Amino acid sequence: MNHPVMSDPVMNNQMRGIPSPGTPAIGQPLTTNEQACHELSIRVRDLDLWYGTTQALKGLNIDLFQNNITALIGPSGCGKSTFLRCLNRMNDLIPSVSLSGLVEMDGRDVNSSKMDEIALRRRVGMVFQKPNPFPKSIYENIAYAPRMHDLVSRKPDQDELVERALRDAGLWEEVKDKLQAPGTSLSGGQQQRLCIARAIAVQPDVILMDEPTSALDPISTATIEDLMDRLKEKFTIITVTHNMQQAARVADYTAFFHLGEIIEYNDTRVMFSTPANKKTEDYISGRYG
Ligand SMILES: Nc1ncnc2c1ncn2[C@@H]1O[C@H](COP(=O)(O)OP(=O)(O)OP(=O)(O)O)[C@@H](O)[C@H]1O
Repeated sequence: MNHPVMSDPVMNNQMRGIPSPGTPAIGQPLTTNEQACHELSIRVRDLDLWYGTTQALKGLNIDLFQNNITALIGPSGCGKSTFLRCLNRMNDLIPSVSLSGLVEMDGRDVNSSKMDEIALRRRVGMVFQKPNPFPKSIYENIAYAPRMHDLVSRKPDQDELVERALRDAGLWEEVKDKLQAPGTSLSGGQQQRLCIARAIAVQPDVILMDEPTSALDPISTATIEDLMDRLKEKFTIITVTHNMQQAARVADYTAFFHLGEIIEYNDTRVMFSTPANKKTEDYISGRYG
């Protein structure tokens, strides 16, 4: 069951090309502005996860940085979605799951019994592959969760929050005259932006995206990619994608998963131009997966 991990995970990471916080990721000195963008958000150490007796994640060590987009890539079944769900404890909902190791957000162990799961999921929002608006109005899709979390109560505050979230998600101009229409009446791309607006309305720190554009046409995909690029100014984004061009376009960092392990993690430009591992090279060049 045990996966061998080196005694010093950071050293282990460096050997795999995994950048450490505050250190230049690609062998070039970072500017002051770049360093400001490389604050640690999530720290994962020696993470193992099992579904029953089947191990799905093996000795994962990774640092995820604030206000960056990190793409998780790798062949089907390699553990990307499982890993994503470790970051907001969505795996708790699956009875067969057991795990060991550390997932730390802003220095706090997310699996600690002291961690309030509801509060954690407010701080770590999630957007799924298939847009899944609530069967409610566009307005209520946004306002519902902030009300539940007591972030707003007065109607004018709700109105302001709804407008801000829809503006941030690039949807306001398209829906401002029909806020009471059902969320499900929007196009697929608009529904996905509504789901993003819903996620950001509770002011999370991190947004997890599980193949957010795989159900969308190329124009809606480009709109979401542009949106991700703007959203990273406010949020840390971790996204799963099977689309190598998308990872290359949007992600600051990319982690390549294979059979439950992180094989390589690096600055996206470096990984796509000079992958350190043959498996990474084969995968990103489309030779398998
Ligand atoms: N609820 C579950 N119960 C049992 N095994 C599961 C469950 N969910 C995932 N697995 C298994 O865990 C492994 C990792 O699955 P996961 O969905 O995380 O991979 P993935 O890389 O996201 O795949 P894909 O790219 O196809 O979405 C696979 O072998 C999968 O069959």
